[in-house]
Amino acid sequence: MTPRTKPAGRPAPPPPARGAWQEGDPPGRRQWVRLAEPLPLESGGELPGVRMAYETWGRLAPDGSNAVLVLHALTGDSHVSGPAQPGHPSPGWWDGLIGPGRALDTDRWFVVAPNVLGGCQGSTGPAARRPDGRRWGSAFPFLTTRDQTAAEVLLADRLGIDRWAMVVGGSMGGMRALEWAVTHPERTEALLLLACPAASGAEQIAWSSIQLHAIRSDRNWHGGDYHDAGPGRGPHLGLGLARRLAHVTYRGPAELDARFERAAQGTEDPWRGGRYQVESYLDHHAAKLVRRFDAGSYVVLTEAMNSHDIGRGRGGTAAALRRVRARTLVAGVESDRLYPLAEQRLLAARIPGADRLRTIESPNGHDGFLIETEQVAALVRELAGP
Ligand SMILES: CC(=O)SCCNC(=O)CCNC(=O)[C@H](O)C(C)(C)COP(=O)(O)OP(=O)(O)OC[C@H]1O[C@@H](n2cnc3c(N)ncnc32)[C@H](O)[C@@H]1OP(=O)(O)O
Ligand SMILES: N[C@@H](CCO)C(=O)O
Repeated sequence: MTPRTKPAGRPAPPPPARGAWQEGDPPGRRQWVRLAEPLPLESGGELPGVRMAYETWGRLAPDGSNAVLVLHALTGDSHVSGPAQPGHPSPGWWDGLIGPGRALDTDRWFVVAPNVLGGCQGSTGPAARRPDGRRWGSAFPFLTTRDQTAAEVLLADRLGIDRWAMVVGGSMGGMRALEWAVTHPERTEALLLLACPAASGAEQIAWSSIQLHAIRSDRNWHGGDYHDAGPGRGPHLGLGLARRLAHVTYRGPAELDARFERAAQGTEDPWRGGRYQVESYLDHHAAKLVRRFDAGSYVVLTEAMNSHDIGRGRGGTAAALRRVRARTLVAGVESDRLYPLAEQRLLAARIPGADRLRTIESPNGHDGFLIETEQVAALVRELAGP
C-alpha cells in the first residue's frame, strides 16, 4: 500500500461516541455509533436517529493508513470472521479471513465491517425503534444503495477514517463497495468487487419482485407493521418463500442436480405428499433465515438492491466507472446465474486500471463468493500486496 496523505482541511473527527471503537477493544465485538444528524435520503426526506452497528479487528494506525472496509451481502452481517458469539450462533460468514497471518492480517490491517443501513443485525432498520420509541415498520423510508453508502461514510467519519486502504464487498456488499469508489474516489485506495453488477438488471429485479410479493402477500405482513404482533406472528411464510426462491438463484443447476438428483427426502414419498430432497433443503434454508432475519429488512434491502445503478445521474455506467481511482480487482463466480460473469467482465473492462477479470472456480453458483473463502483470501492478498 502507498502511504496515505491526510486530505488537507478535513475537520478532526469528533470524539468516539458511546459504543464506538476505542483503542484496546477486543476484536470482533459488535459496537455501534448513532449519527448526530438525520441522514438525507436520495429519494427526498431524511432518516433521523440512525444507528450503525459494526465490528472491528486489529488496530487503527496512528496515521489512519491501514483501514479496510468489508461490506456484507443481503443477509450477512458485521460478523465477518471468528467463532460464534452471543446473538450470532454461527461462525463468521467469511470465517478465517481475518486474524494474525490471515489474508486480512490484523497485525497489519484495521478491519471494519458495518451492518448495512436498513438491516436487522444492529443497524437501524424497520424493526428498530424511531426516536419517539415506536417501531419503524411501514414508516421506514425507501433506501438506495447510495443512502446505505452515505451512512457508511458518516460511520467512517466518526471512526476517524478518512481513507480506506481497501474496500471489499460481494453481491450487495459489492454494490456498496462500488458506490464508495465512485462517490468517494479519494477515500478508496484499493477495491475488491466480487459477484456484483454495475446496475441491477431486469431479470435480477424480476427475481426480487417475486420475493417482495411473497412477503407482502403474507397475511401477517400487515403492511409492514407486524413487529409488535408478538413472537411467531411475523410474515414468516412469505419470508420463507422469498428465501426458497432466492436460494435457487444463489446456487448452480449442476450443483443442485449433482447433490440431490431426483432423490426423495428420507422415507418421504413425493407422490404421496412427501418431499424431494431438494425441497427439504430449501425448507431448511427458509426456516434458518426466518429464525435470524426480519422480513421488513429483507424488503428494504431488496428494494435497495433493485435501486442499484452506478450510472444514475452520472451520465451513464461508463462515465460513472471512469471516476474510480482505486487499484481494482473484479472477480465473479463461473457458475453464478444471478450476477453472471459478463457483469463483472464489464466492470473490469470499464474501471480505469482494473486488472483482468478474475474467476472464482466453484460449482455453487452465486454463493461461491461466500463458500470459496480461500480463493477470496488469495484475491485479497494479491490486491493488498506485500
Ligand atoms: C446467525 C447468523 O447470522 S449466521 C449467517 C450469517 N449470514 C450469512 O452467512 C449469509 C450468507 N450465508 C449464506 O447465504 C449461506 O448460509 C451459505 C452460502 C454460507 C451456505 O452455503 P453452504 O455452506 O454451501 O451450505 P449449503 O447450502 O450446502 O447448506 C447446508 C445446510 O443444508 C442442510 N441440508 C443439506 N441437505 C439437506 C436436505 N436434504 N434437507 C434439509 N437440509 C439439508 C445441511 O444440513 C446444512 O444445514 P446447516 O447449515 O444448518 O448446518
Ligand atoms: N447467500 C447470500 C446471497 C446474497 O448475495 C446472502 O444470503 O446474503
